[in-house]
Amino acid sequence: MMMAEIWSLGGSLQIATIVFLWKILENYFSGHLRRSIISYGTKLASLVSPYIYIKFPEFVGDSEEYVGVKRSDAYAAIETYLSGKSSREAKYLKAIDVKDSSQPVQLSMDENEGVTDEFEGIKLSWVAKKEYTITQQSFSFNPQMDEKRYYELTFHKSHRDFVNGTYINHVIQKGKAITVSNRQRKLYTNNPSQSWERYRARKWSHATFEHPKTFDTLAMESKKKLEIVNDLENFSKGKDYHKKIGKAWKRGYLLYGPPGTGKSSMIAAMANHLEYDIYDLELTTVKNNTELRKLLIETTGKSIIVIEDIDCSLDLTGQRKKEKKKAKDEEANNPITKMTKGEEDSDSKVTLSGLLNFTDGLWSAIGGEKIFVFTTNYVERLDPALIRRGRMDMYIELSYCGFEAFKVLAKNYLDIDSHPLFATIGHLLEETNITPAEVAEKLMPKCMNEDAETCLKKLIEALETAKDEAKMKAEEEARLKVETEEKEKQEDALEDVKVDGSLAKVKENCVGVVKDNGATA
Ligand SMILES: Nc1ncnc2c1ncn2[C@@H]1O[C@H](COP(=O)(O)OP(=O)(O)OP(=O)(O)O)[C@@H](O)[C@H]1O
Ligand SMILES: [Mg+2]
Repeated sequence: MMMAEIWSLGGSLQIATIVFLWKILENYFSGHLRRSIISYGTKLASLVSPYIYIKFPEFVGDSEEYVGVKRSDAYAAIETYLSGKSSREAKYLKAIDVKDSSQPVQLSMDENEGVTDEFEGIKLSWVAKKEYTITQQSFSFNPQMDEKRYYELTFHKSHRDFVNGTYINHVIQKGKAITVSNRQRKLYTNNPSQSWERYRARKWSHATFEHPKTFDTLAMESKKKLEIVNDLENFSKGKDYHKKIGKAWKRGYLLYGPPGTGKSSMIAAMANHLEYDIYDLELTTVKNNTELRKLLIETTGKSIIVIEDIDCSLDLTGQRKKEKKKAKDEEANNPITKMTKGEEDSDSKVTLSGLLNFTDGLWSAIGGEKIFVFTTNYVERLDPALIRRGRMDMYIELSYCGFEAFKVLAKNYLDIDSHPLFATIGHLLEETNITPAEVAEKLMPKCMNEDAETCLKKLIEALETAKDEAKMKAEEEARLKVETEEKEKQEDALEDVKVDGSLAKVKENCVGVVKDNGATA
């Protein structure tokens, strides 16, 4: 019994020793020796093979810009570029979630699948691969295997320069462009600076930008619309042009006109046309010029930076400055306000020059192409420095609804291109100032049984009312004008009488003096 136990223990020890030695050999072979064999094998193969292989790893290591590992931009762009081909050619595919994309998933080829690409007559092959490395360096019975994915590009060595110089650039640019066109666009708004310091609080908050307005549904003169669309397109394609002339790749538009004429709608149409994000900058929450610059630094390229109602946002206009100065002077002379003065200056410190630096200075050129849009209802109130030529590249007036604009709205809301009532509406629009917003409101059917004709009649009614009101207003203004002129005339006459009376008195006195003098004499 005793012998049997010793024998059995010896047997177990022998087995353990064999397993131990086997593991050492396995580690050794899977590590150094295997790597050496592969390395020499590859070198040998490259001597005879006419092909070149380039590896694009999924993750890249530490660099000055970031700590840890980061998913390679090139890998992501290649994945997107190959996605279309993969879904057509590969048999084994994987569906991956893409952040901020309008597509629910992106299909890409699974490991060891390959596709061929042809560019400018040259054939190239792409294979999705995965390699395993042992991350645990010390000896272990359970070495940790690390998976590393990469794309391998294979091509004939005669195309080396072409691939390095042109093809890879093409793939990455195209991949990025597809990502941009698939991405969900964002509408940003700036957070008040008090919350910037909070954990993970960002300077800008965003929501998905989903405004449906396009230039097709924007009611305005077609010639003007075309001019704006062409200007936007030339700008978005103008990278090389701006570089050539040494101008920052940015453009400024000032949209002005009465409320409800489509200024905000135009900004949405611009963003949709160019597929840009929107940064809606609320200037009143920005404390000073430094904060303004920080906000600008955090904006990305392909974006429209909007400041709405610029005349109200800040004390930027000459006129308002004067008004404020007058108010301040009055305040300074008031003994009660004099006492509280100096407690707290609630004025915003964002100045006109700060804003001009924001749109014009060195900082405005960072991060790619940008469009600045200012809107105002009162263009005449703005400081000339803000609207001088060159600062704003285009001045766009959004005005009252004309016949052409009405036709766009009728198409949008009622789906009609013509109607016998159009002629009456055309005449009335010439005689009345009505905004596109008011027209749109009348054309929107309020219930199911309201047809196009009912809506057009409602509009005619509104136009006639507006015309009558305008007539009455004009008559009232004319009456007031006449009254004021009459009053002024009467006052002048009274003044003349007074002056004449005084003169007569003076004359009388003078005659008296002469008479007296004469008498004395
Ligand atoms: N030119 C237009 N074309 C199409 N729709 C318009 C136009 N102008 C106004 N509208 C409609 O009227 C509404 C108000 O328009 P919008 O907000 O663009 O005017 P706004 O000029 O920005 O006004 P505000 O000066 O008050 O900001 C929108 O719902 C829009 O659909
Ligand atoms: Mg608006």
